[in-house]
Amino acid sequence: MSKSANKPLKILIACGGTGGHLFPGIAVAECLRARGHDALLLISEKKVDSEASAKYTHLKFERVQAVAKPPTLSPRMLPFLWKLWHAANHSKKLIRSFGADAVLGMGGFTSLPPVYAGSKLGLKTFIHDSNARPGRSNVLTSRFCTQVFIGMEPAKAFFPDRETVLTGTPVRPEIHNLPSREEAAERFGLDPAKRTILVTGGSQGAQRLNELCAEAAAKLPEEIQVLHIAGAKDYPRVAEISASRPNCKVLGFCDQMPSAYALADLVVARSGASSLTEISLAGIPSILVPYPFAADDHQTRNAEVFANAGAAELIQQRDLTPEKLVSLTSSILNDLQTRERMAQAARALAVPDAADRVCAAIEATLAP
Ligand SMILES: CC(=O)N[C@H]1[C@@H](OP(=O)(O)OP(=O)(O)OC[C@H]2O[C@@H](n3ccc(=O)[nH]c3=O)[C@H](O)[C@@H]2O)O[C@H](CO)[C@@H](O)[C@@H]1O
Repeated sequence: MSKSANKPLKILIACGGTGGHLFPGIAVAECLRARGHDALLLISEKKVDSEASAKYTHLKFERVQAVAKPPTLSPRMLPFLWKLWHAANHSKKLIRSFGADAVLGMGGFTSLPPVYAGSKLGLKTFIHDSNARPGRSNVLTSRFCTQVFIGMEPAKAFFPDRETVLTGTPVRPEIHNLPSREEAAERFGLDPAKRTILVTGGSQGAQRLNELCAEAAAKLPEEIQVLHIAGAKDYPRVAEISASRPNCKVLGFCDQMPSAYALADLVVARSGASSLTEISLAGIPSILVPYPFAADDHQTRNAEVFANAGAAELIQQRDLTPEKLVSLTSSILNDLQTRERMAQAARALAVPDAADRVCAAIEATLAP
């Protein structure tokens, strides 16, 4: 990462609520530091945020209330608006006490109050959206923004009257430096010589995908092993289903994602944008099963980008059975040419310098 020639900046980054917002925020904060700037990360009080941020002790975090929008006609709308107003006031105080030069929101309704507060205080404001179909909160927040950063090209169409910059989605530095396959296998107590399927449902796990994968794992041949990240909530249930299978390692929340990618020959995953970005950087073939209830079906739109490029097989959850999963995983794992073709297509979608692009765009906008 290059050191910036600009004066040191202080950037407030709102990135709470889910790993898909938090980790890109952390990646930008690391990159800002490397370029000589300072960052304060606003995360939510949710367990997933505390767990995921725990090891980044060198970064500055501040907790704010998570804000999630209820349906428009819901009686919970009034408390939601009250929370927004309260959060905007809290954000103004944090912006002033940190002395922020600009505010960056990484998505979700938790980003709206800080970005709004920043714009009210006359600061430059930015949002980043990593999905092919942006979140409604980001489309709303973009009204208070100087510039919109997007992770995937199709998102541009949703911000017709905003200045957009295609930056890709920032990824934590450790994902750029995967350990060796042997080291990774040792970390999980698995065999480096065996072909490995990594199952991940995103930062909060995926119940139905967990069930389908655990049942499929029991039908796979012995020479294939499974590293199954079940999510903290579903861990006990999945661990019990898979207990009798020696080739299956089940984890709750995994804080060793670089090792998980280093060992994987194939990933079976939901299609959250950060997971996809990491899979593309690591260059791994994937089977993508979009979360069927994701807002505006954005996970299908994300998965389509990968499937259309030949990097992934896209299969909807309603069409998936454990038997289909066994046949699909086996056909990819047993065909080296297909695996290499998919891996190469995945790599071609990666934007390795996404965090630098975000930082450079912020510096350029704030330059005197
Ligand atoms: C259900 C849902 O609506 N999820 C959305 C949520 O992402 P969500 O947090 O579900 O998932 P993503 O796939 O985007 O990101 C997961 C992140 O968590 C990390 N990780 C995951 C599991 C684990 O055990 N350890 C760990 O570190 C991954 O490495 C990755 O960095 O926000 C994303 C960004 O707007 C969207 O694209 C997703 O669709």
